[in-house]
Amino acid sequence: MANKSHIAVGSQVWTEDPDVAWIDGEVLELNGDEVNISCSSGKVVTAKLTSVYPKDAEAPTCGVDDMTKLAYLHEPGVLQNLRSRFMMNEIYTYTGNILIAVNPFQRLPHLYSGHMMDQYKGAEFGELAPHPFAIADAAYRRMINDGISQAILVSGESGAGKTESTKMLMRFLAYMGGKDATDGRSVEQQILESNPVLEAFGNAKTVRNNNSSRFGKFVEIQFDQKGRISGAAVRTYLLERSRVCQISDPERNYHCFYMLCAAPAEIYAICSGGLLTLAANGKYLLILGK
Ligand SMILES: Nc1ncnc2c1ncn2[C@@H]1O[C@H](COP(=O)(O)OP(=O)(O)OP(=O)(O)O)[C@@H](O)[C@H]1O
Repeated sequence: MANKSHIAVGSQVWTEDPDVAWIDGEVLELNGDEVNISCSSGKVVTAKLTSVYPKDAEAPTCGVDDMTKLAYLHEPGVLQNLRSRFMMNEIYTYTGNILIAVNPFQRLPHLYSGHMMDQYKGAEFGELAPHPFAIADAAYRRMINDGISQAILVSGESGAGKTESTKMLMRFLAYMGGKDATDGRSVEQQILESNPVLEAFGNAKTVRNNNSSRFGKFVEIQFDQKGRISGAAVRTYLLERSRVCQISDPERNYHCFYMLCAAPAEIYAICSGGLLTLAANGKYLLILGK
């Protein structure tokens, strides 16, 4: 927490700003509960002492890769650090063993290549730049070394990047626990291939996200004694059922309906000859047949 006693005339501080959330400046005057601040935008504002936070004037301009290294762990300090890193194309930052991801809204294939997976495999946590592969690797190694199941929780608001991050985690775990080439499709391949199917039936375009997951997902990946993937289970819950019959413009229904309409005539004929049913328990059941 910020210590308000650090605030004196001449101190570098953060204060709330209606346009940019937080703005930095220098304290000109302290009047009891109020502070006059000369902001970096050129404005002079008066703010309540309780809403002013000290700024670390010596913080590196490119930010720090772990927020626990920040001198002040308050909202403007955290946001400024994430912003500085984002400007340097660093979308991931640690807070201890938590990974914070800032959605880049652009493809960054170099971040998720096979070469990156090789690098993170077995690397000490914190040795390399913050990355979902590091989180997956740490969980995998703890499971192997301690023999205890591990869980990775991915959370954030709609459009934050949970689905994309989860796919990266699953890709890395499939890479770590994958078997050598075998006949047919391996379990890890099947896990990864289940994503497009689940997304077709449970994702839709919303005002916040063109591919918003309208259901929760619990993915369980089982490993054998040798650390190889032996099985997997995907449980879905809380599907937003009302979207099937009620959508407000410009949102859309579930992707599967549009895929069906866009499908070549012969596939459409097969599907509509069969049944596309919303089962009573809220799960979709796609039955193909005549
Ligand atoms: N790491 C990333 N790299 C590139 N693009 C990303 C990344 N993370 C998210 N995005 C972009 O942001 C969009 C929204 O991300 P995503 O679907 O993962 O959000 P979400 O948190 O799962 O949202 P919801 O809760 O609505 O399902 C993606 O479709 C993708 O275009």
